[in-house]
Parts: sequence; C-alpha cells; structure tokens
Amino acid sequence: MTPLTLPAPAKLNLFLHVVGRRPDGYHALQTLFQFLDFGDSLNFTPIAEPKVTIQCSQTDLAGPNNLVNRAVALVQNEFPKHWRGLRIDIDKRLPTGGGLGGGSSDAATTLLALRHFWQLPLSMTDLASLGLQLGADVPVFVNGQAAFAEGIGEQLTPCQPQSPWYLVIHPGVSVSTQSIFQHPDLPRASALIQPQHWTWENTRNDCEPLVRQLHPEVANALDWLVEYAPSRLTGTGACIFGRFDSQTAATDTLAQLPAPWTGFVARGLNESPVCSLLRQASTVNLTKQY
Ligand SMILES: C[C@](O)(CO)[C@H](O)COP(=O)(O)OP(=O)(O)OC[C@H]1O[C@@H](n2ccc(N)nc2=O)[C@H](O)[C@@H]1O
Ligand SMILES: Nc1ncnc2c1ncn2[C@@H]1O[C@H](COP(=O)(O)OP(=O)(O)OP(=O)(O)O)[C@@H](O)[C@H]1O
Repeated sequence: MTPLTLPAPAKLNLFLHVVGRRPDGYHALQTLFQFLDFGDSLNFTPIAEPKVTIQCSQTDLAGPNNLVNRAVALVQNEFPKHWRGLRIDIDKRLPTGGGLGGGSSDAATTLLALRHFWQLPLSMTDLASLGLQLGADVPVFVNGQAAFAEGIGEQLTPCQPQSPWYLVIHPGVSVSTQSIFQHPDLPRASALIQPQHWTWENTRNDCEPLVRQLHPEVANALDWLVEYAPSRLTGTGACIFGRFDSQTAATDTLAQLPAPWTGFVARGLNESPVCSLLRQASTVNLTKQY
C-alpha cells in the first residue's frame, strides 16, 4: 500500500451541557460536535521491518502516552495477527489542552488508518467502541459526522448544523479536562433538551463560568471576542470560538487579536475530511463493507 497523509481535524463543542454524573465519575453530557477544516496531520508509511515507529513534531508529546501510541498498542493487542510494519509521523498544530480534541482526533485518524492499512475486520461501530477506550471524544472523530452527543459523548445522532466561519482563539493557557470535571463548583444538573430544539440562544457551555473563574486569561479573551461575534468556550477550554458570517469578517477580527493570544480562522465541517479521503484512497469501502 502507498503512504498516506491524513488530517486529524479539530472539533468544536457548539454547546456543552452537563446533565448528570455517573457512579464512575464520568459526566453525562449533551453536546453538539462540529469539525473544523484545521487540525493536525498524520503521515502513514508502510515499512518492511515488523515494527511500528511513531514520531511527533511536538517532542514533549512523544512516547507511550501519546494517544497515537496508545491507539496502535490497543489494535496490536486486539489483532495480534493483523498488524504490519508502519511508520507514523504526527505533525501537531492543535494546542494541547485546548478543548479542540487534538489528541482524540489524532487517535481516531490512527484507528481509521490502521483499519485501512491492516485491513482490520471491524465495522465503524466496532472501531468507535474501540476508540472509546482511549477517550470520550474519540468516537465522534471515528464516526466522522457532526453530531448531537449524549452519554459521556459517545451516543451520537448525526446532524447538519450551519457551517459558519469561526475565529478560534487560544488564550495561552492549558486547561486540564480532568480538573474541570472534578471541580466541586461545576454545575451538573442542566435540563435535558431535544436535539432538534437546540439554538445558540437556548444553549451554553456549562464549563464556561468555572473556566473563566479559574483562568482569567480565558475570561479576558471571551470578553474581547464577544464584542465582535457570538462567542463561547469549546469543551473544557482553553480555546474559545466566535461565529462569523464570512471568512473576511473572521480574518479581519483575527488581525486585531491582542498579543499574546494566538488564533486561526476555520470553516465548520459536518463531515470529517479523514473519512472522505480514506474512502478515496481505499479499495475497502469504509461505509459499506459491513
Ligand atoms: C470536554 C469534552 O472534550 C467535550 O467534548 C470531552 O467530554 C472530554 O473528552 P476526552 O478529553 O476524550 O475525555 P477523557 O480522556 O475520556 O477524560 C478526561 C477526563 O475528563 C473526565 N470526563 C470526560 C468526559 C465526560 N463525559 N465526563 C468526564 O468526567 C474523565 O473523568 C477524565 O478525568
Ligand atoms: N497526540 C496527542 N496530542 C495532544 N495531546 C495528547 C496526545 N496524546 C496524548 N495527549 C495528552 O492528552 C491530553 C489532552 O489532550 P488534548 O490536547 O487533545 O486536549 P483537549 O484539546 O483539551 O481535548 P478535549 O476537548 O478532548 O478535552 C494532554 O494531557 C496530552 O498530554
């Protein structure tokens, strides 16, 4: 098989409601996932030696704890006779602890690529379940469709939200998802909503008040961005996003971004580019094989 370079797109949580807490400590959520046409990039090259080597452009993420390494180990363990020599190069662009799901997306792109290269006898549903072992955000990236999510984020109902332009700002701090979900002040009792009834106005990110309080830089960035566009925290932060009607409006606002914040402009996508690229590349039709 020929080498493949595949994207690992970012996600936004267009809203995030915490509706309960399970006995195992995980939180029951209602959230709306949409992808961005911006993210990390992974190159997969088949090699003759029977080993998998993984390089990461961000050296502090290299090693066995990288979710890409963990995805490979999981598959090697589940399918000891299927795996073959492979080199994986990860080009990180997404900030760590940014709420953009970078690590989860890298893991999902890896699972999809391993299924392709090693011809794993796994349906997409099985692959998403395998991904859930790596993190609550992995299944939506494996599934590859914008979705209303429930459970801990793995019960997915595909949907087609509008695809505006977004300005995503990184306020320069990293937020640990675990620290937010473990915090006593996180509200955990939002009322359930019907997916079809969601609007920007009747939803919010329940983590936002707490993240504002713990990370004043996030609060400052939100107060700045809301002057230009409807704005919100994604995931547990630290990134925030504003919705714009045009690329120009988003880019013009980015040009005024105060230092030291950084940002990028991206379009909302309702289909992950990984899935369409793999469909093109593959002799295996990923959606119809099973
Ligand atoms: C905040 C979101 O990004 C929203 O999409 C996700 O819920 C987080 O997904 P993730 O980073 O893949 O999360 P995991 O790696 O599974 O878990 C990270 C930490 O968040 C907590 N966690 C995660 C998801 C969830 N529904 N409830 C939780 O309480 C877990 O207990 C864990 O301590
Ligand atoms: N390939 C990877 N890219 C980024 N982080 C990774 C990766 N592998 C493991 N991690 C670890 O995962 C943690 C958070 O990763 P990530 O950047 O995906 O968080 P996030 O963007 O806040 O995601 P989420 O929205 O899912 O909470 C960090 O502690 C990081 O060390």
